[in-house]
Amino acid sequence: MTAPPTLQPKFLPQRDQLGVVAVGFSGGQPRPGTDAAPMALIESGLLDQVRDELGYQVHYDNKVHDYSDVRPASDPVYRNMKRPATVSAVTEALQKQVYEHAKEGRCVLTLGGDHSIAIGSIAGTAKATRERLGREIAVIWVDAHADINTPETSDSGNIHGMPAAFLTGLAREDRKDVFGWITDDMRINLKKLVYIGLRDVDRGEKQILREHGIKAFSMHDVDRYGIGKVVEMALGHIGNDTPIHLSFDVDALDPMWAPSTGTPVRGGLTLREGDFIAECVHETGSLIAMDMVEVNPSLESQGASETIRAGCSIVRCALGDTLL
Ligand SMILES: NC(=[NH2+])NCCC[C@H](N)C(=O)O
Ligand SMILES: [Mn+2]
Ligand SMILES: [Mn+2]
Repeated sequence: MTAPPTLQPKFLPQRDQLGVVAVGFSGGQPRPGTDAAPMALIESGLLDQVRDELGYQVHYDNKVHDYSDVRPASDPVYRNMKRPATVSAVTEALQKQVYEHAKEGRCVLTLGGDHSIAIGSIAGTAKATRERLGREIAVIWVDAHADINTPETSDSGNIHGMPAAFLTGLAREDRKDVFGWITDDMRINLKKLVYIGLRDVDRGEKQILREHGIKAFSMHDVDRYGIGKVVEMALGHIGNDTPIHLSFDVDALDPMWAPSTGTPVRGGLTLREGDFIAECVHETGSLIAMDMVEVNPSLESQGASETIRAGCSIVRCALGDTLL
């Protein structure tokens, strides 16, 4: 029998309430399969554990949303972006769902889906937190990639490589059906964005990170300082009185632990290092939302269950699971 975990005291009036949004969407990148991840994570028992072992009241509508009702019939490449109107419509709908949970003071868990969905989840928490607390959120982005390409710097045109650019306002677009719905109250401050785990950053992205002084801890930093010090520095950067949205791309983990993902990069975090980041974020008491993205159960038949287990483990740690 484990002691009950401390549940988010600082910014959430409803401390043990968890809103869950399952997003079956893979249109931010070319490989099918990530749309099946939320079901796989849930079927492996994630929400039952969060309810029964961690003591949350889970608000989940029992649906994996593919938002087929809002998707456009045709969606040509625009400004180098692939499926721009589809990703825009899906993330706009997700933004509204996450916002509804967050404004009730619930912690919000978004299960993706590819990382483009963070446009919706983070926009939703940023807006709700401004309204509820008059505060900007910080985002801890754990990933092998920076996902901060603008449509112009992206080589691939895949929008899952661009969410941080749209969320910070580095990328903007007037067309309402192509992210023009993102208003200032949904955006995040470049100074409150911090990366951990980077090791595959495009040339244009490196320039963006440097030019704007964005705080980033690469795998080099993890090797040099150790994960303990890196997390301490990352949390120090955002300050200890800031609501945190944790956006966790499973490809931050080494493919040894999470092979079933669309853009694996060797030389990543161990599962324990990933769990540790999540545990430390929980300990701050400032976690208000989390994304788990880029799990793709169809890519590696043997590795799929490992990757799902890793994703579940990280979510549980962020929500307060402890080793003892
Ligand atoms: N969420 C991810 N796995 N992103 C990978 C992005 C890869 C590359 N930087 C791109 O822009 O296409
Ligand atoms: Mn990634
Ligand atoms: Mn990513």
